[in-house]
Amino acid sequence: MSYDTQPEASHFIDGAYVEDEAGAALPVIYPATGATVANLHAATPALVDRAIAAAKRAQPAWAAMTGTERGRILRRAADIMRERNRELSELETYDTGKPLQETLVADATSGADALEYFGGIAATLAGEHIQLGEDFIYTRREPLGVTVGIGAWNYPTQIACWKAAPALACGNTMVFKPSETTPLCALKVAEILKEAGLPDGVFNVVQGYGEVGAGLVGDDRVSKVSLTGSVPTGRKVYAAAAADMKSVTMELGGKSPLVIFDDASLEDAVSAAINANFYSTGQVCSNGTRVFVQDGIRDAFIERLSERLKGVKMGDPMDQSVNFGPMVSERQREIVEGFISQGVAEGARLVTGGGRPEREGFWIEPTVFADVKDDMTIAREEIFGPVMSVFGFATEEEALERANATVYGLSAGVFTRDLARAHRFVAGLQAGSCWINTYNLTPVEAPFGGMKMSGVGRENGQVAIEHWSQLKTVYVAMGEVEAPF
Ligand SMILES: NC(=O)C1=CN([C@@H]2O[C@H](COP(=O)(O)OP(=O)(O)OC[C@H]3O[C@@H](n4cnc5c(N)ncnc54)[C@H](O)[C@@H]3O)[C@@H](O)[C@H]2O)C=CC1
Repeated sequence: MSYDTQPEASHFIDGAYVEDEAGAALPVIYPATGATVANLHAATPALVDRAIAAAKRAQPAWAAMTGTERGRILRRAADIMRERNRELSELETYDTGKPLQETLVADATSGADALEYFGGIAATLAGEHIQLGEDFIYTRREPLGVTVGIGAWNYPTQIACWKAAPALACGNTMVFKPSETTPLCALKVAEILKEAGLPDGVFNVVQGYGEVGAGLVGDDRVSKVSLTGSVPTGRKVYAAAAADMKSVTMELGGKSPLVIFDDASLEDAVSAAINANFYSTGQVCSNGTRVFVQDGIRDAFIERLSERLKGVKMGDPMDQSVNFGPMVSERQREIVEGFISQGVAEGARLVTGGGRPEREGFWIEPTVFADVKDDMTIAREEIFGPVMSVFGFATEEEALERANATVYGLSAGVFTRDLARAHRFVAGLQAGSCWINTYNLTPVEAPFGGMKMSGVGRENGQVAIEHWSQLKTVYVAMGEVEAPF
């Protein structure tokens, strides 16, 4: 271990680390070994109150700064984050178990991108002017106030930044609750923002389990909640937010299709299927876990995929040649193993994997099922692990109908050299993010979010500003006021 993974304290409130040992124990387990690398505490109701009060106090002055001033702080934070990428990536690896090979390029770097991007946009926030004869109307883009971010465990740094950057750019303050499974990295984001000049109270981190999240969502000082999590949690959070008419962004789960036509580049399609199922050990919401391969190339696809899977290297995630890590927790491994057993029991053909490698920690082999039928459990439910299901199909119409036959609508991909077909197919897909001849690329410039049960609202891209601000319309009369009597 190159440095201490135990943070100074569990929470970061009003610009400082805060501890309250009365909160429930929250141990941090390194998934690659099962060792405890830090011991934290969940926030008590008193601490939750303190964090929201700090955010409330800080918000007017933060909103009163110009966008250029706010943006400068966010962009400075992006620079610090990039300078410390290695340290932050190692911490992310301890938090999640993801191999350093991945965390070096996909976590703090993506967080820094969001801080830089929204830091730049902050200075451009503006309303519009509408002339109506002599009278006119102007709109003001105003912040929502105190906002809450709640994170999942797969991309702790990225999720914290994807929420905080646009929220803060718009003049909101935030209380962020990381997943209880991965509490470490958001504290570093808070530290870096402070170092970059963020006023105290603008970004706060409180730790805790679901009830701490529920406490934040239910607080009447909070005006917006952005959740990254599962659909069942999304239902609860959305309902609780609705009670007080709070705005929400819901980034939830998926069961996304990746459709590969006969004319696709086989090698590229196999690469994309690997990225869409085994990156981050399959713990990615937008993963293309239903891989539909047209009948003419299905055998060749499975053969080449099986060969390529020999390139999987498990081991110490800090070894940069390791390209496949453990599951985030023992519990998540058990959930995934349960799905694999069901796949076998329901008659899917296990092509490769399915077992537990002989090593300490929460490892599971990359797993491929073929001959999967649409009504099998593994074809319908989000697994959130390294399990790919391969389906056959004959025609474009059939593929589109089956691709859309899910309650989810987060993402989808299509591989074909026929670009007219690609665009036609994408137009018919019910998914928030679609890729043509690639998969799972999510640059900060691209709006990201789900259709159907996969979510509400969008993160990233310029459109995110609309989800972190509200419009005020001002009508200005230049003449006399007419009245009927
Ligand atoms: N669409 C997207 O952008 C992404 C979605 N996900 C989804 O996240 C899920 C995996 O993450 P998990 O952490 O297991 O999800 P989860 O739904 O169990 O937890 C998410 C967060 O919500 C909190 N929470 C739980 N109950 C709550 C309540 N009643 N009120 C407020 N907060 C509550 C948890 O403590 C955690 O911080 C998967 O379904 C995955 O698809 C993950 C990454 C990205």
